[in-house]
Amino acid sequence: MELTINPRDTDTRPSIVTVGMFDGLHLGHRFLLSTLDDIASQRDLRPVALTFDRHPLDLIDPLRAPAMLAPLQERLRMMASCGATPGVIRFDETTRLLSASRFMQQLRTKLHAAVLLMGFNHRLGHDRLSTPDEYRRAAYSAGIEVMFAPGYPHHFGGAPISSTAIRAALAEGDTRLAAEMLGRPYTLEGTVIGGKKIGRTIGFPTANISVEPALMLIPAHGVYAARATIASGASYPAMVNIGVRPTVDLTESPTVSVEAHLIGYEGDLYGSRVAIAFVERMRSEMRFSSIDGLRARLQADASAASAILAAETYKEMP
Ligand SMILES: Cc1cc2nc3c(=O)[nH]c(=O)nc-3n(C[C@H](O)[C@H](O)[C@H](O)COP(=O)(O)O)c2cc1C
Ligand SMILES: Nc1ncnc2c1ncn2[C@@H]1O[C@H](COP(=O)(O)OP(=O)(O)OP(=O)(O)O)[C@@H](O)[C@H]1O
Repeated sequence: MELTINPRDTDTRPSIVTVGMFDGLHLGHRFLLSTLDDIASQRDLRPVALTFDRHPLDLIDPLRAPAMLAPLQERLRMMASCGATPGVIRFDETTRLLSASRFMQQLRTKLHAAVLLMGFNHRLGHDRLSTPDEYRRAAYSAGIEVMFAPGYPHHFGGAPISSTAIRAALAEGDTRLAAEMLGRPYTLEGTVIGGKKIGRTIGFPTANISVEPALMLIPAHGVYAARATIASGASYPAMVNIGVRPTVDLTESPTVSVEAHLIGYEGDLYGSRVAIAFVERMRSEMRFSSIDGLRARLQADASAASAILAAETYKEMP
């Protein structure tokens, strides 16, 4: 199993390790990492959190692999900000075929692991163990201890927070619910690319964003109030359209675009990076019978977005 950890991290203590995809690093994941940090302090262990370089389904059944909530580098940054030493396991055939016990042995050899901390619903290993006792036995044979963390106590819609639930909320355009579970607004980043340049002629220039990495989840089509942060670090209220722009794009299979009008910004953004933090879905995308109709609607959207964003206490998370 190939495992990479920051070589500049020189902590040589035995470690307590937790493993998972940690996509989006939602509040449930943060709760698990705070448990990891607490036990590490109590027992003088090095807290290590391991993620995978790709979603396991991307190898096992690519058509069922989900779109992602955060790029790998961002996941690692957030894991570190929660106090853990982050690391990456390459999810390949070798990793996929490891039994729980062999996996734990690898953690012991590679990270000097004394404890494996398992999340409340975590499964690990090709042998698909399910009960705590089965994991305890596997850990015993690997020469480490296994501990079980509680779930995050706050549920949404009766179910625990999960990356799956957040993906479902975003697929419905419910960016408010997604933000509650993430503890911050869902954010997409990308480079501004050229568009048809119609926007500026109707008073609403838009930054067309090429989302990177491409495997990121694009929320439901529609018009959103959002906050846009540009490369200088300045942040603007914005309205964002996700969709196929039926009024102006009459091609047979139009591509989906993500385009933002930054309210109050004047300047050129071509080629630069923009991050869009989604706050609220305001309406569906519509076909207007004229460009004048579209312009009038965009004016109303700008007022609605400004009002929503003025009432918003914008949350940032490390
Ligand atoms: C907030 C916002 C809402 C939009 N709503 C719609 C819409 O409902 N229907 C539509 O066809 N296009 C919509 N658009 C896309 C516009 O048609 C597009 O921004 C405009 O034609 C400029 O395109 P350009 O960037 O290629 O110049 C919207 C754009 C923005 C920024
Ligand atoms: N709500 C939660 N409370 C506490 N721990 C959680 C919660 N959700 C996930 N975890 C733990 O975080 C670790 C990483 O889990 P994983 O990345 O599979 O999260 P997930 O949100 O359940 O993802 P998915 O929805 O894709 O199954 C696991 O140990 C898991 O048990």
